[in-house]
Amino acid sequence: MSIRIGIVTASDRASAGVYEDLSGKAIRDRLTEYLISPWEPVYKLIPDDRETIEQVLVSLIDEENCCLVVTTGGTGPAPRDVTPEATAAVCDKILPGFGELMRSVSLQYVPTAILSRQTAGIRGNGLIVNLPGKPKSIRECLDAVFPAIPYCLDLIGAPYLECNREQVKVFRPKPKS
Ligand SMILES: Nc1ncnc2c1ncn2[C@@H]1O[C@H](COP(=O)(O)OP(=O)(O)OP(=O)(O)O)[C@@H](O)[C@H]1O
Ligand SMILES: Nc1nc2c(c(=O)[nH]1)N[C@H]1C(S)=C(S)[C@@H](COP(=O)(O)O)O[C@H]1N2
Repeated sequence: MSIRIGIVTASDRASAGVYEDLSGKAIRDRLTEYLISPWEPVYKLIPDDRETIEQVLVSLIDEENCCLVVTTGGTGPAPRDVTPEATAAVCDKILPGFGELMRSVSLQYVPTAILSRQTAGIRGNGLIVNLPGKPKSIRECLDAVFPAIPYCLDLIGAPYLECNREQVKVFRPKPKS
């Protein structure tokens, strides 16, 4: 099975062309550093609109066969920040540990880390992970949670991810059988 990973930037201004989407690019670059397995990004740049975000998340997992979808933006308290709600609405299970760990690690960098409501969850055979919108937050957050992602994908019947040990220390409690 080919490995497809969704990258979703939810930003009113980046999607309108006011600024370049550096955060989506940062996700792609960091995943490229982590992964040895061949993979293909499926990229979407959309406004902070809940219905649009939900449709894109569903389509990436159910139709585009993405085993992992990483979102950026729309996790804060502002009225247009609705990515966590859209994520929760399309997931069968929520994994609160992702948000808890990312907020805790992010406090080393910014006191406003607690403003992010970022979460993660499972839809079918896919995992959705929310990251904040700021480009610099991508590496700060992804490095914290990525070590648990390959095993999470193993547990939900998604493809096996081979990763570069120089870049990320992936933890799998049970070896591949
Ligand atoms: N995808 C992105 N690419 C580049 N810079 C970004 C991106 N998202 C956010 N930023 C930067 O981080 C700042 C704060 O991000 P935040 O997510 O709060 O934006 P926002 O004010 O909600 O607006 P928008 O939804 O239009 O991005 C932005 O002003 C911008 O400078
Ligand atoms: N690691 C990290 N987490 C972070 C930040 C950051 O710069 N680095 N920014 C915070 C800020 S200022 C906000 S408002 C929230 C929500 O950001 P979002 O609405 O762009 O998703 O994420 C927070 N989490």
